Order: sequence, then structure tokens, then C-alpha cells
Amino acid sequence: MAVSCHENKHPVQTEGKKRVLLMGNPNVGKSVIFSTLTKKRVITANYSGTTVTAMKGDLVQAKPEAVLIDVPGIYSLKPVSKAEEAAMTMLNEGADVIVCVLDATNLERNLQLALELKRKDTPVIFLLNMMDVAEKKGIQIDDKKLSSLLQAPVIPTVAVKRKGFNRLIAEINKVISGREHGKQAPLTGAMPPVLIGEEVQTYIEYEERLIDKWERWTIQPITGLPIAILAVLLALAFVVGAGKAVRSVFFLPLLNNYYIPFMERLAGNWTTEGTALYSILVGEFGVLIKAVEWPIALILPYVFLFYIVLSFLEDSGYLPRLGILIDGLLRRFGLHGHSIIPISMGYGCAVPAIIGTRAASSLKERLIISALVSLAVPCIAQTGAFIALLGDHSFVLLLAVFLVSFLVMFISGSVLNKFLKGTLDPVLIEVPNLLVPSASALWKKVMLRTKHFMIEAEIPMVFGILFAALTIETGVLTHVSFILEPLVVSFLGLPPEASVALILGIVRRELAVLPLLGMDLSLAQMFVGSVVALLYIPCMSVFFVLIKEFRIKWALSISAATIILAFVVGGMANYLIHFFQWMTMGGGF
Ligand SMILES: Nc1nc2c(ncn2[C@@H]2O[C@H](COP(=O)(O)OP(=O)(O)OP(=O)(O)O)[C@@H](O)[C@H]2O)c(=O)[nH]1
Ligand SMILES: [Mg+2]
Repeated sequence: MAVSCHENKHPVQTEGKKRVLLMGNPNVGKSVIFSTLTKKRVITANYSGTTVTAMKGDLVQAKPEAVLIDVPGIYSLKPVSKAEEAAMTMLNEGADVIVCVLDATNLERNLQLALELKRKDTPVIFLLNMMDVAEKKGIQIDDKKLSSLLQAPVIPTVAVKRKGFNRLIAEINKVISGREHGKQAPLTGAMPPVLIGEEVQTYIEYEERLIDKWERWTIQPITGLPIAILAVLLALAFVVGAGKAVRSVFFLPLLNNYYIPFMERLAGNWTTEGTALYSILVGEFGVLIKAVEWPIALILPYVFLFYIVLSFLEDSGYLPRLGILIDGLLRRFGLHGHSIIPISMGYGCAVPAIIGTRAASSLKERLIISALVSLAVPCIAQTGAFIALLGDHSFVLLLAVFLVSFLVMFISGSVLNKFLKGTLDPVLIEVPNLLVPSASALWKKVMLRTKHFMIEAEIPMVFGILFAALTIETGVLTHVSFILEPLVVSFLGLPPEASVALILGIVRRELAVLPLLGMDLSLAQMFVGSVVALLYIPCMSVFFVLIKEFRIKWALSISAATIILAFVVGGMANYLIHFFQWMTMGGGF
């Protein structure tokens, strides 16, 4: 039996359990099925290339016990990206059964891979997913006929509503228990996908819905560009406006009126005001205060709101549409429209953005995206810190920091495109169906990401703050500031204590900005400090991801380039501001 021969092939990964592979084209619903059938939360989104590494989980209700593997999406068995290579590795490691998910709204294209998988020596169960969307688009599929043409079970499903899942589990159990094995003959002389499609599909007249109209409007440039501008502005207004409101109405009063006085009283019970311990606990960088104020009161609202917006854009299928509109612009710096997806993710956090580049088809493209995201795309935590620093003083300066970010991205992208070897493969951007995001899926994803942020941010933040408090109290910082003084004071025009931001910025990007909040800075100094922080070295987690994804050579080169650029651009900003100040004060010609 094929089952036993596979057992020997992968004893480690599946611990003797049966191995069920979930395969199919990108963006057909594999990860939704995986999350439901394993109770393991993985990220799903309405664009191709969401899953870039295989995920494993125990298949609930499987008899005998089985492991379900969510394999990155592939179009054919010839991999063109890192993610697709990972998919092929999973397939080559063998399986007891393959569950091949087909998108019912795109049957012909999906059948290409279906036929390739069916020619393998492993039983396949086909799922005809997205049946709800197909129905609304007037597509009817004769699943029984498809089943006889493919010589395998075909189960119509609506993954987001768990429709068809009982039958799926029953079919999987039949195969892995050995009851049905052998019934499936390998496919020989099958019809080409187009003919199968013609044979099993009928299109019926259907009334165009509003969402169908939006599908057209969002990609035609004449309507698409104003929609894109409106979408970006709305997203910005929502994150910045609602974030500020939540902070000032809820978090800051709670913090200032209750939390800080309480902690000060508590510290006062343990030690007396003025001692080093008191300062370390509740002073300028008091760990009891800043470790709550910074990540929770200043940053968390923005993180939460940003992930609502990003998840909405992801699940609706809007991002690839935006990608099509700015494809021409992105091609100037060696990228193409689909790169909008990792770049948008980078505005949340650079780590998943860099990992997400595994879906890209060339190393050059992966490197350019990763470099840009590490260099000039502020993560949401850092953006929150910019809003806290600049938002209350000058909205124009806040926009100016983002303008610098775009300029640096544009220039460094063009330079990298010129100097990095390799060509840009002509990639067709797949346009997914526009979907109305499900509120519960959206909520779960936002909570998952916010939880990750809190876990990732809080520990380094506590250590960073503790480090700052200790170095200030022991006087070490004064010595370090002295070494950095020519750079920080003379070149960047910042006060000497701003060196603490540069030191902490190594730990996390927002820590390169937050210490500036408590300093008495002029608007010019705030702007220069923000520009330096924006471009300054990627934080530690990003650095380690760069090493893992590329080689240490690239991680070091990207980090060195960012440090140099941060100081050069920051210094230039300082000199330019002073030059203009001098001119406007009558010193000019
Ligand atoms: N309406 C509807 N939406 C679905 C259905 N199945 C999945 N989706 C949505 O389709 C999108 C893609 O789902 P994923 O599970 O991320 O797709 P995937 O196959 O894992 O994609 P990759 O990881 O890119 O290969 C998500 O926005 C899902 O919510 C379905 O049956 N009906
Ligand atoms: Mg997936």
C-alpha cells in the first residue's frame, strides 16, 4: 500500500501520523481550511502568496491520526519562487492523500495544477471552493461530472462557512484508513483544462451587483486612481485620527490620573524620592512607567487601528488592485505591482514583510523590497511614535517625514535596481475577486497580529528602558554621549541626551523616537530626530530576519547603508533648516 511506503519517508515531521497535504493555486482558501480543520490560527488574506512556508497541524476528527499541512500556493509543479520551492519540498516528501483546493470562480486555470497532481501516484481529493462567490457570478459547475472526468472525489465547499467540511473529513478518513485506497486510478489521457471547463461549467445570466461594479472601478485608471488616493487618505485619517482620540480620551487620562500617581506612591513606599532606585522605577526613564506608557498608551492604539485597516484591505482583495495601478511606478525601481503587498505589510512590521518576499520570483526583487522596508518604511510602532512626537505640534512636519521616506525609497530603489544583478521577470498580477471581509475573520486576524506585537514589543521595550535608566543613573550615558557628541550635537543639531535614542533604536525602531518625547526640542530638532530615526538601522528582529532570509553579507550591507543614510540625510536636513532660518532672518543675499 502507498500509505506504508510514505510512512517511512517522513517519520520525523509527522511522528508516525498520516500526512495530508493541502495544495492548490494561490489564494483559493487553503489556509482558511487549514485553520478550521486544525484549530491552528494562520494568516489568511485575499491575495496570492499569503502562505510562504508550510504549516503543520493535527487534523481534528481524523481516524487514524493525521497531520494536515498547509502548503504555499503553486500554479504548476515547476517552482519559480522560494515559497513554491517549499511547496515542492512538501510534495516530494510524500503524502498519504492530497487535498487539492480549486477556486470555483477560476476553474480552468486551477485545473492545470489539478491534472498535474492527479498524474502523481497519491490519492487526491478535490475541493471546489468559493462556491458562494461562483454562484453570485452566475457560474454553475457540475461537480459529479467533474468528479468522473478527474476520477477522484470532488466536494463543493464554502470554506469561510465550513460548508462541505463533514464530507471532506469523511473522504479523508476513507483514504487514510485504507478503506478507499486503490479505487483512484492515476489519470491517463485526460482532456485539457479548457475542455474540461467547457464540459462541466454553465454560465447563467446574473444581475450585476455593486461589488461587481467596484471590481471594474478599482482597476480602471480613470476611476481607480481617485479611489486609491481616497482609500489611502481614509486609511491615514482613520489610523491617525482615531488613534489620537483613543489616546487622549482613554489611555492618557488613565495613565496620568491613576497609573502614574499610583506607581509613584508605590515606589515611594519602597524607597525615597531622589534615590537612584526611585529614578530607575519611576523617573525620566522609569521602567514601571515607560514600559506601560510607551507600548500601551502611545503605540498600541495605532497598532490596533493599523491592523484593522491592513486586514480590511487584505481581505477585500483591494491591495493587488492598487498594485496594478502603481505597477508602472514600481517598475522604475526594479519591483512590480505585487510588491505593494510586502511593502504595505512593512508599514505594520518589517519582519513579516521580509518573510513575505519569499513569494517573489527573483532574488533581486526580494533584496530591493527588503532593503526598502528596512530602510525607509516606518513600522506602525515607529509611526505611532512619530505621531506622538510631531502630531501635536505640526501635522505638516509629520507629512514631511513621510515625504522623506518616499523620496529615500524612490532614490534608493532606483539605485539598487541599477546596481543589483538580475532581471525583473514579467509577472502577471493576479486580480482576486473583491470580497466583503468577514467581520469575525477580520477580528481574529487583528487580535492575532496585535497579540504578536505586544509579545514582540514588550520584552525588548522593558529591557531597553531598563538599560536607559541604568546608564543614565550610573553616568555611563554621559560618557557615551560625550563620544557621540560631535555627531549628535554638532552635525545633527540635537541635544546631547538624544544619543540615548540612537542607542535604544538598535533594539526597536520606535525607541529611536520615544526618548525624544520627554526632551525640550525645537520643531527643527524634532524633524531631524525623526528623519534620523526613520532611516536608522533596522531593529534587532529585522536584522536577524535579514540574516536568516539572505546572507549575513546582505544583512550587514543593508544595516550599514541605513546608518550612513540616516546621518547623511539627518545632517542635510539640519543644515538645510538652518540655512533657511538664516535666510528668512535676513542673513541671506
Ligand atoms: N467568499 C468566500 N471567501 C473565501 C472562501 N474561502 C476562502 N475565502 C477567502 O479567500 C481569501 C484567500 O484565502 P486563503 O486561505 O488565505 O488562501 P490560500 O489558498 O491559503 O492562499 P495562499 O496562502 O496565497 O496560497 C481569504 O480572504 C478568505 O477569507 C469561500 O469559500 N468563500
Ligand atoms: Mg495560505
